[in-house]
Amino acid sequence: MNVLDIRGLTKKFGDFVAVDNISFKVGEGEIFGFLGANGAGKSTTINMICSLLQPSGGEIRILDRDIKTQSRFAKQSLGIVPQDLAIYEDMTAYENVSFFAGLYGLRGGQLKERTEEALAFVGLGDKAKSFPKTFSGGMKRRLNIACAIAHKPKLIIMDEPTVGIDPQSRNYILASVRKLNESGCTIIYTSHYMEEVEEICSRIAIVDHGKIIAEGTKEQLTATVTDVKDIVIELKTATGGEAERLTGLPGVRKASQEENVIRIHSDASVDNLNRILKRLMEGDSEIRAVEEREPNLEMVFLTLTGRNLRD
Ligand SMILES: Nc1ncnc2c1ncn2[C@@H]1O[C@H](COP(=O)(O)OP(=O)(O)OP(=O)(O)O)[C@@H](O)[C@H]1O
Repeated sequence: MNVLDIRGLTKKFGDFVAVDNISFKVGEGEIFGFLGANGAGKSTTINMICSLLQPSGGEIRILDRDIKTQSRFAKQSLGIVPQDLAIYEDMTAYENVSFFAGLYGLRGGQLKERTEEALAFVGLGDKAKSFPKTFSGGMKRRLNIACAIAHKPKLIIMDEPTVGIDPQSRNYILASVRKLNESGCTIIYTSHYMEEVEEICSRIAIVDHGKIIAEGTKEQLTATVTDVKDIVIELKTATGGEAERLTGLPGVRKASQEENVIRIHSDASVDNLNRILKRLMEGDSEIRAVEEREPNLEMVFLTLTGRNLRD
């Protein structure tokens, strides 16, 4: 059975179409990645699935029931980890989780048990009596997750849960996602970090300008980029503008630069590495390392849209 089935979903804000007639299905046990640049329409889609926003058109079914007519069932089946933290600073960690679990209908001994279980799950068992204002950003994000899982939903939606946190908390959150999945939850995970999506998702939809422009496993998606290669060149020092000097060279589709690292998106069939290096050295650049990258999701995105995910 599909845990989520979305058909022709659309959201307009005035004349602006933020989500444009998208359809996709998520099966039981999947970690489904929703990958797109800022403003692609990820949060708008998620807010409609959570009934926080009214769609302009289309249908959303959770476990084969329409969320419009079966709103109580939909609410109980869903756990949402919102992008903006939804926790109360003046309530303890325990009170926060217990409050949200109570909203989902848990009471008495079960409420206490599930609250403790959820806090332990995110590694905050010993912080039950602490207030979130004393927490690091990563701990707050973990508390946010505990609030969403205490009622044991079938489907958990995480909207960019790793934005702005330290690498250790990030790894903790990614490990929690895997553990939740192993315990039987289906997960939708949105991110604009390609590496995260590549690492944990069983299937991925790439979203751009409100549309799904590609969908499949990582292997299926990367197999579509056969005609391009990515060359990454690390310079010893950079003055800026080095990438610009490479545009126009044979085969170079796009050259971008972040500090002393240049990334060149190029036709695979053109043997242009020597010319690229020569052009850089003509400008007195000293080269530290050169690497040709295996196809990845960033290359899929760039090939389909002509832009980097984080342009
Ligand atoms: N309430 C609103 N009124 C008008 N425009 C909106 C509203 N909410 C979102 N938008 C616009 O819809 C588009 C999609 O936004 P959305 O937040 O869904 O993107 P996103 O993919 O989640 O990006 P981000 O990673 O920045 O959250 C953006 O252009 C945004 O400015």
